[in-house]
Amino acid sequence: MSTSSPTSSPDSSPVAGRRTGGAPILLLNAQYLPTSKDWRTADGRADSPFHLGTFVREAQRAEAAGFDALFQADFSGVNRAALRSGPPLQLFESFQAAAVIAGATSRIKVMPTVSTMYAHPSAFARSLASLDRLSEGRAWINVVSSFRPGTAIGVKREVSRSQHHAQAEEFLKVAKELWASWPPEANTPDPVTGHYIREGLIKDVQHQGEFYRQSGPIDMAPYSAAFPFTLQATSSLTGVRLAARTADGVFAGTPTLGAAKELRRILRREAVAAGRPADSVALLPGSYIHVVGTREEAELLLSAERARTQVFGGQLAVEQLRARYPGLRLDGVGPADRIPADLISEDPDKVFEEFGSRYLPLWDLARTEGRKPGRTVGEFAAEVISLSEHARFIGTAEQIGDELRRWYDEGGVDGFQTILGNEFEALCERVIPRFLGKS
Ligand SMILES: Cc1cc2nc3c(=O)[nH]c(=O)nc-3n(C[C@H](O)[C@H](O)[C@H](O)COP(=O)(O)O)c2cc1C
Repeated sequence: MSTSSPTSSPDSSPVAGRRTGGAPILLLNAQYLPTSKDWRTADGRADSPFHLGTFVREAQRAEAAGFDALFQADFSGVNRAALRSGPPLQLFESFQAAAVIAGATSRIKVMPTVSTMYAHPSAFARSLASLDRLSEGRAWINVVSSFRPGTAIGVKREVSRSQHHAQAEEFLKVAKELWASWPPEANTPDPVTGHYIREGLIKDVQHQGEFYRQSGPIDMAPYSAAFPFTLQATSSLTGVRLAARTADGVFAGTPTLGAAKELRRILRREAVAAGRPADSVALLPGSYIHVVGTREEAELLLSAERARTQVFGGQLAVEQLRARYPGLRLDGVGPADRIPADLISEDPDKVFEEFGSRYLPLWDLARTEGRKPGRTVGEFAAEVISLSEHARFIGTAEQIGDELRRWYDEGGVDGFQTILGNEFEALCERVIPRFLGKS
């Protein structure tokens, strides 16, 4: 392999690269998880999730289907409750798995996850630079600030939740400066002078910040001039503002199209406020895909779900609604009552600012379902409780492909992060080609 790498250009941002002739961004990121195939079946068990070959094969499948990236979430500490019901979600350290997958594919981007709470920017920058070089410029990165406390992984001094965005911003600043400290031009061997590396082009990074101190350059040459496509997982206004300043994409949970449209509008507004083009940051909501064989099967599943929801729509649902969403105005209201007019603000900006994106689907349902004549609080509660964190698409491959397309065409999303769900094969071989208009 040569030491050289592509040089920087104004259009080298990964999002710009995805746009053709001014067309909108379209990004499709896939996640393959052990739970993507039902391990209770012999077929599912045969695909042992502990086997890297399973992931490699699915990455090749995703690449052939036209996915842009294969991403791998990562969590700090162990979720014991999840371990009691199925295979662990984490089987490989995500950078190592990404490197092996990169070696078995040729086009798809590989996207591991880094926690800005528990990683260090210089160690992170060298891992990412190494992955970028191993994959010849196919490293992308998913940035999280972690759900679980760091004590689970041995961190003594915890950064408070209120500071985690500030820490993430400084973390990315240092990592990006390190990335730029070793430009591709430095990797031009010159037999005349006898210098393999133009050491003088490698600049020291001097950083004294609130969370990190750095002196000196990155210790490994990145392959690409531009810092890799950066996805940030967030649900809050502070997080969206951070992404608008520092990221290329946002991974969020928006289970309804109305909620996705509002979050995308806010993200675009924040990008402009940060001095960037509105479409410089893509909204990629999580989506669970459940493919069934026929339209009748899909209708049966959906009506069984509706029936379950209606049975459930009593006091229990209202109590759960109160517990999960304490910001709703539900004082003195019972399941048979009409939905209060002041249940939630009618202004989605206010809702997002105060409560984050978790409440946007409630705002959406309150203004659509909640306005239907005779609707009760119990019915509304059951409907909200049955939503997942991420959008769920149930149907035949064609129905799902068309519905994903509708979300995209109506301006709710710039693409998807497909997560969990069964039938990865059907997703890759039938849903995505339909979505992309290839079948
Ligand atoms: C859609 C989504 C996906 C996330 N994925 C992860 C993950 O894989 N690992 C992790 O440790 N934290 C994950 N997080 C947690 C976030 O990184 C962050 O710590 C949390 O959302 C709180 O920040 P916020 O106020 O900006 O939402 C995720 C959050 C969201 C909203």
